[in-house]
Amino acid sequence: MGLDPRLPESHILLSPHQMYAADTWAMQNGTSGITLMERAGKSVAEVATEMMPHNGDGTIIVLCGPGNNGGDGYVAARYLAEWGYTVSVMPISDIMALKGDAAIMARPWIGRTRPMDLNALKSADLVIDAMFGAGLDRDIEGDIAAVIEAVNEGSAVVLAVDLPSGLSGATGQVQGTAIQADTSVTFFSYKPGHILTPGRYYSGGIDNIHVVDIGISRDCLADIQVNTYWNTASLWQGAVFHPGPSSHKYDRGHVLVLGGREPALGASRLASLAALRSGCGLSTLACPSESYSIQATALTDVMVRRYDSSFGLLSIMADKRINTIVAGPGLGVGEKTTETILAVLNERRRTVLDADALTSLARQMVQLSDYSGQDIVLTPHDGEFKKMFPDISLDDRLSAARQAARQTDCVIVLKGVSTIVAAPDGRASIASNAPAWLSVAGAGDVLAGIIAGVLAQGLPLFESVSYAVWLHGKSGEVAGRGLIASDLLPAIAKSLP
Ligand SMILES: NC(=O)C1=CN([C@@H]2O[C@H](COP(=O)(O)OP(=O)(O)OC[C@H]3O[C@@H](n4cnc5c(N)ncnc54)[C@H](OP(=O)(O)O)[C@@H]3O)[C@@H](O)[C@H]2O)[C@@H](O)CC1
Ligand SMILES: Nc1ncnc2c1ncn2[C@@H]1O[C@H](COP(=O)(O)OP(=O)(O)O)[C@@H](O)[C@H]1O
Ligand SMILES: [K+]
Repeated sequence: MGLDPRLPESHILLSPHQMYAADTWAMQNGTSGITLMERAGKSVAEVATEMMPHNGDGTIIVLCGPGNNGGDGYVAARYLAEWGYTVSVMPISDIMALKGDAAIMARPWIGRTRPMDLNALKSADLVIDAMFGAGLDRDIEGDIAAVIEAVNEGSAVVLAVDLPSGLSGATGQVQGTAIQADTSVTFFSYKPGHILTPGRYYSGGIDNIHVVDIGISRDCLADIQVNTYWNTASLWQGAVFHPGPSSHKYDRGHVLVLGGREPALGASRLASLAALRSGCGLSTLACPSESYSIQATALTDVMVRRYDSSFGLLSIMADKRINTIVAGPGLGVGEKTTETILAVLNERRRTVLDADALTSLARQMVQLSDYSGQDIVLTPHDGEFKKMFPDISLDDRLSAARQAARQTDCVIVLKGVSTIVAAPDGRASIASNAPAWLSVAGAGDVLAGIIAGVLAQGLPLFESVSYAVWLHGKSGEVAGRGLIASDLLPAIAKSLP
């Protein structure tokens, strides 16, 4: 079982560097490295026993690397041997070259140590991958790549220690090649690479990544600038608006969605309805006169207004209770859209810019940082991101989203399998709850509406946007396979925490 997302602070993700700081803190505060490694290795062995037949049958091979990840492997091997399993160690490097804690922990290993044998690896029942963890600092090549390929091709079940070897704990990217684990055991907290994709899949999937307590006190977090989070309830539950018995719809905000012309009239409707479902008090769709009667006929719960110029839009926005704007879904790409967006931004309301708004801004290179200090959320998918930020590589999506947030002074929602929310102050959340079938036409329009509906309720920006992304993923799960975007609307109500 993975980590329970309701546990306090379960949302904290530590990069490999931050994890070193946590280990160091523990060592400076009375827990030796050896003790940490003993606990780490023992917990790996405990998980391994759950992956083996309980009668002790079957063979286990522990692949041990040159650093402390290898040290964890030696400890695990020792416990498994003590508990009666048939276990051998296959070092990938010279044992005599082990240093520090790993060298100390390799010494008590009196079981079988065998030379590299790819066939044996392929036919073992369980392979414990203790080659590289946090210390991976370059691509894997040559003989070690061949070892990884043999494990991946073989029939053994694979348990990764800390991280599958070859996976970057910081980015979730494969460096050269990586172990495809069935289960992973990591220490103290998840790492971003466990939640980001493809790392999550290489680690065995979120339910198969165990986070174990090795005795590092949470007090260490006071000295670590944590800024990366798993997007789960413990991150944002304080930012969910729960209406009191005497609360009024105006306490929950009023969203205005800017609609456009054919052929994408449904996009703005989806956004305006999603906003309402997410708990805002009122939702209005403003659209050009030519589509007014269509939109007004199609919508019952949303108010429909007409506007044919920025001036017309501003007169609708004269109602100061309208506190959140969505621009983009179905708005059309071009100068007119840019002009409309600039008029809206000057009104200084919370604003979600999506789809056509992003493409229009990318064409005109508007400096969003000129609106610094305003609550603006940009929700690009990869294609829109590349158009807006051609100089930022998407190889490392977490860094890319952070860089874009800093550059624009906006919150960036980089959509995808693991949607990232990045704030200009450096905080970022990574979602893991969206099912693959959420990727349907119009799902992004619904997300823009959910974000606005949550933002209208006035709670803190970063947490609210993270919550909205979670709610979108959860609605996809609740709506189930075969969903179309409008199925998400009733599912939002069923997914509210
Ligand atoms: N006491 C503690 O702190 C605790 C730590 N713990 C455990 O320690 C792990 C971190 O240990 P670590 O720092 O020793 O790094 P690790 O992942 O073993 O690898 C480093 C070695 O790999 C090598 N290397 C790197 N990339 C390579 C490549 N592509 N191809 C080939 N070689 C490559 C690199 O070689 P070099 O660069 O020196 O040539 C170096 O020798 C952590 O994940 C957790 O499991 C737990 O026990 C809890 C207590
Ligand atoms: N493989 C996937 N697994 C889960 N969610 C996905 C996947 N691919 C895309 N999504 C989500 O689906 C939504 C698609 O949005 P978008 O690309 O804007 O579509 P549209 O413009 O048609 O509304 C986003 O929220 C994105 O995060
Ligand atoms: K490993």
